[in-house]
Amino acid sequence: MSNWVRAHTNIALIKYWGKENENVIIPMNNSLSLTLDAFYTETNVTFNENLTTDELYLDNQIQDFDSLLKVKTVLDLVRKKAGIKTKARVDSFNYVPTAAGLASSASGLAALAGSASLAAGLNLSQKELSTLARRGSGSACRSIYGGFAEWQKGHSHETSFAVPVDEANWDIGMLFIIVNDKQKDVSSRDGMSRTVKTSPFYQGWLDSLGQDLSAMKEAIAKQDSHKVGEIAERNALKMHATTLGATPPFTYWSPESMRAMDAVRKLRKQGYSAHFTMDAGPNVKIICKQSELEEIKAHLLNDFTESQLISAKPGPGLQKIEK
Ligand SMILES: O=C(O)C[C@@](O)(CF)CCOP(=O)(O)OP(=O)(O)O
Repeated sequence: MSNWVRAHTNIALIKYWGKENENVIIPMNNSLSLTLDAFYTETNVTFNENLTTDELYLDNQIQDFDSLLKVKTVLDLVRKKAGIKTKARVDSFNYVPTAAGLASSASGLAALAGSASLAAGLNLSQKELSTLARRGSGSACRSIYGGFAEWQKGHSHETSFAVPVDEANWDIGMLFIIVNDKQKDVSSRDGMSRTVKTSPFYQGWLDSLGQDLSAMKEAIAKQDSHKVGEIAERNALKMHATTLGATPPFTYWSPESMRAMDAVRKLRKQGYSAHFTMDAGPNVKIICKQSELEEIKAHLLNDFTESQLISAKPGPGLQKIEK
């Protein structure tokens, strides 16, 4: 029985950066993202009476216990809903350029939620799938939907899930500048926890989010990709500022990240609608018009290699596939 599903990566334009409840992953604030076509995960789950423990194969390589923790959280919730105790085998393939160093937990955990619930014979709604994926990794709850999605924070497991905002069938795209850095980043989970607990800038970040979110939804409704980018860049800079005030302080920015951010500012001076966002890593993601993407890429080839530049368009939500 094949339960193959595909889920795509999403990039937050209004960031999730801090949990109100770490146990069931309730965020401090609503966030909003764009699901992309370029990066996705395909996953198949089978429950098997002969297994004594859950197994995760990632790109055909069996994974160790630690990488299984988020997977087990989702599988345990599915088993509880289905009233079964059977262990499962999870086969997952990440279609994310290996050099990218891009976090695939969002697409991975969303695909897991979809396939595991199918394999257990559950017929979950998109809202229930989003709630389930959230327990694997917060941002995964937004990958259930294509285009723009908003994660409504809620106040409990059942009330914290994403909703679709707009299908993004208009002139917006993203261009990734992949900055290959050796430094070990602080994981998003650890980074946001440390920031919430110790950064004096955290409250200022939180206080500014309501305005960012309503301005972002207005810009999306007007299909104004320049405004979307402007708000997203300001929001990302504020998020990253909080890490500098943490104890101990940290930053995801590398010298190469700064060079990429400068290149984006230069593009704006040349008249392009280009803004950037960044997550828990050194890569820089440009938000631009799809119609200007190739021209922007050509300009960036003066400063970066072809393999460092990956273009992406808005992508679909969770899909069942034949494999
Ligand atoms: O995606 C965003 O809104 C912003 C971030 O990417 C910025 F880094 C955080 C994603 O955090 P995630 O990996 O979902 O954390 P988990 O719930 O602890 O697993």
